[in-house]
Amino acid sequence: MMTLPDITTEADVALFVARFYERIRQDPDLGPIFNTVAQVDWPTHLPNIERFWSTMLLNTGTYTGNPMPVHFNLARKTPIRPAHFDQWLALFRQTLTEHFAGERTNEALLRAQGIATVMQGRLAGMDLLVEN
Ligand code: HEM
Repeated sequence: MMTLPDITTEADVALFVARFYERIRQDPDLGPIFNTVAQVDWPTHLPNIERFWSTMLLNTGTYTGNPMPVHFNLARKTPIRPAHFDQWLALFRQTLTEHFAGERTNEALLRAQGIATVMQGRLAGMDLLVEN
């Protein structure tokens, strides 16, 4: 049986971020939110997300933004549903567990889950989370 490595370097983060957003942009429901609604500039977005996850998992302190208002603004432009979060998390889990396993990999999954829960709670509190 092959043992997968844990996430240990910024190169590992860059790898899962690249693979994750390849899936996101091809997803029939999430892809258009990124490409059409937000018109994400991928060459800018990917390094920013790498800094976010490096800061979460490797304590690099390179991410200084705040993802919450970004998603509140997004939800004012297009309906965001719990199902979008479920799909986001499913793709995140698939990507991570395909390449990595271990303590930090589990931490990444827990952090993503936790942030998604907080984000949905705050969107719901502002009446910005549309029912499935
Ligand atoms: C329904 C689920 C989600 C959708 C549709 C979504 C969509 C987006 C989009 C479109 C952007 C880019 C906005 C822009 O550049 O104009 C963005 C940024 C970002 N997202 Fe999400 N997102 C989701 C969930 C999450 C979750 C669960 C996390 C964290 C675990 C997350 C972390 C981030 C971060 C860190 C940024 C960059 C914020 C910044 O510094 O500008 N997203 N998201």
